[in-house]
Amino acid sequence: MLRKSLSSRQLRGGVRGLAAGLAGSRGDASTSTSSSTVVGAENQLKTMDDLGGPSFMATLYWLFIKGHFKTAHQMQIEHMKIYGPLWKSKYGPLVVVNVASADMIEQVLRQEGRHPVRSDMTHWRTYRELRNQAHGPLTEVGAEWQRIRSILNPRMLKPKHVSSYAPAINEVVTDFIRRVAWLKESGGRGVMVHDLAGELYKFAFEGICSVVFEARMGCLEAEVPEETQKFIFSVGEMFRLSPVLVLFPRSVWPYIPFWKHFVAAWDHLFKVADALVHRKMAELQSKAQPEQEVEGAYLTHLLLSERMTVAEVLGSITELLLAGVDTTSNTISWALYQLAREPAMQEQLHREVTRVCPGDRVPSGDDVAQMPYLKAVIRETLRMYPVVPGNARVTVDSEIVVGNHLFPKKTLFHLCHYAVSFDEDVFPDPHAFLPQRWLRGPEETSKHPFGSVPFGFGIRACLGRRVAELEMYLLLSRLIKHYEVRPDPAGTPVKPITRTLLCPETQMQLQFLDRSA
Ligand code: HEM
Repeated sequence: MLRKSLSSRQLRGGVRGLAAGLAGSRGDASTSTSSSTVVGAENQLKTMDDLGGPSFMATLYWLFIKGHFKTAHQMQIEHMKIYGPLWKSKYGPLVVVNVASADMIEQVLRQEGRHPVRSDMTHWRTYRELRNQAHGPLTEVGAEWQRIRSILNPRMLKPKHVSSYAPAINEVVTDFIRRVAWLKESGGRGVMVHDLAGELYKFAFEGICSVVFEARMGCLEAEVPEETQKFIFSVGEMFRLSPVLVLFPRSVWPYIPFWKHFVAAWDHLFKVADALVHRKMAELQSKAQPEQEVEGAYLTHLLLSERMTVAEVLGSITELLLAGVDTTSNTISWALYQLAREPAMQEQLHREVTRVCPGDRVPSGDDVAQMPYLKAVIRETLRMYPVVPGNARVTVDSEIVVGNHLFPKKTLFHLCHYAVSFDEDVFPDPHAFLPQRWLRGPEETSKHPFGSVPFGFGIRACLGRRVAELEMYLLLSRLIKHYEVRPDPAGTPVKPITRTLLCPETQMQLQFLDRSA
């Protein structure tokens, strides 16, 4: 189909994509294009109808007969082999355009408008409408989303604020190290920690609560409070049911049991967050002084600044807890799992940590900034195990050009980050865990900036990135300083599965050997 009028931004994106698509290689952001090339390129633009891809029945076959429901990340790679880097899939009423090339992911992300939308999140939003709850940064859209982010961003993303959370996180790390010792002694014959991912989940929950609420939740004590256990269960249920619900049209949700379980899970998540917000409000009221400075934990700041209503604070805090636990804990689990299999890397990391923090010194935010190998280990973990293996984007504002296709407004894209992370043209030897890929130096190879974007890109990128990194750096550096980590000699390899996020399929158990012993 021939398009007559495209904006210059679309044409730039489109021509770059065309050049990259036709040459089968990386585009160059600085490529300038003459108008005759533009007209030539414009003539070649295809539409969504021209895209190949599986039908709804074929998708169901792939998901439920071939078993890719749990390995949707792997399905990205399989489909890419069949259809190339751009194809469309049908999920019930949804048509999704899959994008599995670093160039084309860049094109989609660079053409996003002022208010990017990940997906319409109908199932999450419907719950909020049902219960009259406010939206948070994950579910809000448009100018309202921008307003919320402008309030939430500074204390989550500005380095000086984020570093100030290090002491609180370090307290949680100290408790986790103590818990590892207790777990080994109480049920691990002196060495083994069973269900490491579950334990790290408790760490991450405790960690994010200590940052956001300046409160401890007791997750790392011998008896985890019942409410917290139920919260953990509800998060799991909500993520398990989300991809099932989207297979059904919204009109049938009230009649299916999945929806009732989904609502019950959200009810519990909001209940826990509500209790935390009200506890903090009571605390603030008891010591409130007029004209006092806005200081304290994240929630204190949000409540005292009065830029959001209490309902809005609740909506945002719930979504922060939700987004900030599995993501961080799964990443640390995979990092430890890989390091346990790579003693030389573990030793290199141990040397770095003891050099920067000799003796009993506990690392600060500034110290971890001096540990490039630590950062490289986490970075490589996020490449091999992108906890968000596929990320959605809807084009709201305008039509966009990707590759040699023109897509209408409201096209739902699925950015296949997992497939691109294993593209050997982007990352040579992609199945090898190689932290050195991310170290600066003479051997550094150039990498496509959109080959691995684990925290997303642009103004809608992860809100908790800096806090998550700080948590992961502090925990990993201190664990490796304290323990030598080894695989379970009787264990089998643990594979990733997709439960909205990339998670370990089976329980992970590792040996933790005390270095001082
Ligand atoms: C290893 C840890 C984490 C990873 C890999 C991760 C990754 C991501 C990704 C890929 C997105 C989507 C970005 C996009 O669409 O461009 C996202 C969004 C988000 N993340 Fe994270 N995240 C992590 C930890 C956290 C933490 C600790 C928090 C909370 C403190 C958090 C809060 C959020 C929120 C609220 C959003 C939605 C932002 C919006 O739509 O405006 N994340 N994250």
